[in-house]
Amino acid sequence: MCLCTGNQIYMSSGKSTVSCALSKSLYKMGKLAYILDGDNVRHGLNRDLGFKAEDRAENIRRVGEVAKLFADAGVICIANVISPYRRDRDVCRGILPDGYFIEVFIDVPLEVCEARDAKGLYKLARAGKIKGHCNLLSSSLDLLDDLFIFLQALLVSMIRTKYH
Ligand SMILES: Nc1ncnc2c1ncn2[C@@H]1O[C@H](COP(=O)(O)OS(=O)(=O)O)[C@@H](OP(=O)(O)O)[C@H]1O
Ligand SMILES: Nc1ncnc2c1ncn2[C@@H]1O[C@H](COP(=O)(O)OP(=O)(O)O)[C@@H](O)[C@H]1O
Repeated sequence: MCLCTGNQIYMSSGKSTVSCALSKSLYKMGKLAYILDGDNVRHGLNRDLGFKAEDRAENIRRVGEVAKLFADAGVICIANVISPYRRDRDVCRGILPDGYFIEVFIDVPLEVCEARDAKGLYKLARAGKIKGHCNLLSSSLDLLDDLFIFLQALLVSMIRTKYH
């Protein structure tokens, strides 16, 4: 399982871009993979959850449990979720066998993500029209010191160019 996350800034950081590129690479290597996308999961399995900390925790716990089912079936699960809190990521790490949980941190500055604002969520957050926008809750974010993979913005751009 691979869990894509962001810096202090999460939306539009390039998680989907990286997830798709990884999935294509794995396919070429003959590996079965499935992207468990936060947005999609929140339309079905997790549609009862919002964006306050407890809901994000439950969202990530369920994603981890589903990823474990994929792993049991021999499928690599690319969990494309924000997952801003370390304790939630640690729950997933604990659910999976040792070495199965690979965390990916995408290091992109706020200005860059906000300029992209693919879904217009930054604009809404700045206008106070959505609550719990994690980018504006940076004081409660957990820094990552147990990372497996750290992706610099430049590398994400290269990946995007290659796989677009
Ligand atoms: N506060 C708030 N209000 C409205 N919408 C929001 C909010 N936070 C996140 N999003 C959108 O939800 C997408 C999925 O979020 P996640 O499930 O990955 O978040 S989390 O891991 O539970 O923190 C997430 O997807 P991406 O844009 O792909 O990152 C956002 O589009
Ligand atoms: N390195 C990059 N350079 C330029 N644009 C990018 C880069 N990474 C992502 N994008 C663009 O930014 C937008 C959001 O990217 P996406 O991968 O959907 O982010 P996330 O899944 O984290 O919300 C998309 O339009 C995508 O094409």
